[in-house]
Amino acid sequence: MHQYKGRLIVHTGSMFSGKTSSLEKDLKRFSIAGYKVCAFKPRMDSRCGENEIMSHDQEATHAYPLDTIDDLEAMVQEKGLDVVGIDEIQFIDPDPQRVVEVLFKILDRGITIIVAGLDMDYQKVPFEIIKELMPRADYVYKHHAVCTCCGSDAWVSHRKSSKTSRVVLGAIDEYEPLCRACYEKMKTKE
Ligand SMILES: Nc1ncnc2c1ncn2[C@@H]1O[C@H](COP(=O)(O)OP(=O)(O)O)[C@@H](O)[C@H]1O
Ligand SMILES: Cc1cn([C@H]2C[C@H](O)[C@@H](COP(=O)(O)O)O2)c(=O)[nH]c1=O
Ligand SMILES: [Zn+2]
Repeated sequence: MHQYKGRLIVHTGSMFSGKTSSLEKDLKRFSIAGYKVCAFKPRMDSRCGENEIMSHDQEATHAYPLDTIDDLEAMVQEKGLDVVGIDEIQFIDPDPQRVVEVLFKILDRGITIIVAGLDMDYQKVPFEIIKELMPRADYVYKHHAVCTCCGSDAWVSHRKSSKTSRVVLGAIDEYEPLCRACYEKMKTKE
C-alpha cells in the first residue's frame, strides 16, 4: 500500500480542456486506494462555493481555500496528508519561485501533489508557474478542449469581452476555447 510517494503531476491546457475533472478523478482514485487526500484552491477563485472546486460539468469536490502558498505547508502537516490536489495553480500566489519552493518541500516529505492550471492566458502568454512546474514534474498531461469554431483541438482560451486585465474570472460567458488558426482569425477581426 501507499507505493505512490512524492510525485508531482501537472494537468494543464486551455479552459474547458478537462483539467479540473482530471484533478478530481485523480483525487478520487487516490482516495479509493487508501491515501489521505485533500484539495485546495486559491481563495480568490470565487466562481463556485468557497469550500469547493467545480468542473464545467458541475462535478464538485471539497477544497480548502488558500490565501498564499505558505498556508499550504502548515495545512498539509496538520492534516497528515498523503496526496494534495491544487486547482487553478496559476492564481495561487504571485511569486512562482515561492510556489516551487513550497511544493518541493512538501514533495520531499513523500507527499504527492497534483496541480491543475492554465498553460496560457487569453493573450497566449504562458502562466509563469506552469513554465516552472512542467519540466520539474514527474507526469505532465496537456489537455485539449474542442475549438468552438471548427471542432478541432483547442489551443488557447479566447476572451469574448474587451476586458484587458490578466485575471477576469468566468466561464463560457467570458471565454471560448479556440484552435490556433481560429484564434488568429478572430484576432484579426477584432
Ligand atoms: N468546447 C469545449 N470542449 C470541451 N469540453 C467542453 C467545451 N465546452 C464545455 N465543455 C465541458 O467542459 C468539461 C471540462 O471541464 P473542466 O474539467 O472543468 O475543464 P477545465 O478545468 O480545463 O476548464 C467537459 O467535460 C465538457 O463537458
Ligand atoms: C484564460 C484566462 C482565464 N482566466 C480565468 C477564467 C476562469 O475563472 C479561470 C480558468 O478556469 P478553468 O478551470 O481553466 O476553466 O481563469 C483569467 O483570469 N485570465 C485568463 O487569461
Ligand atoms: Zn478552430
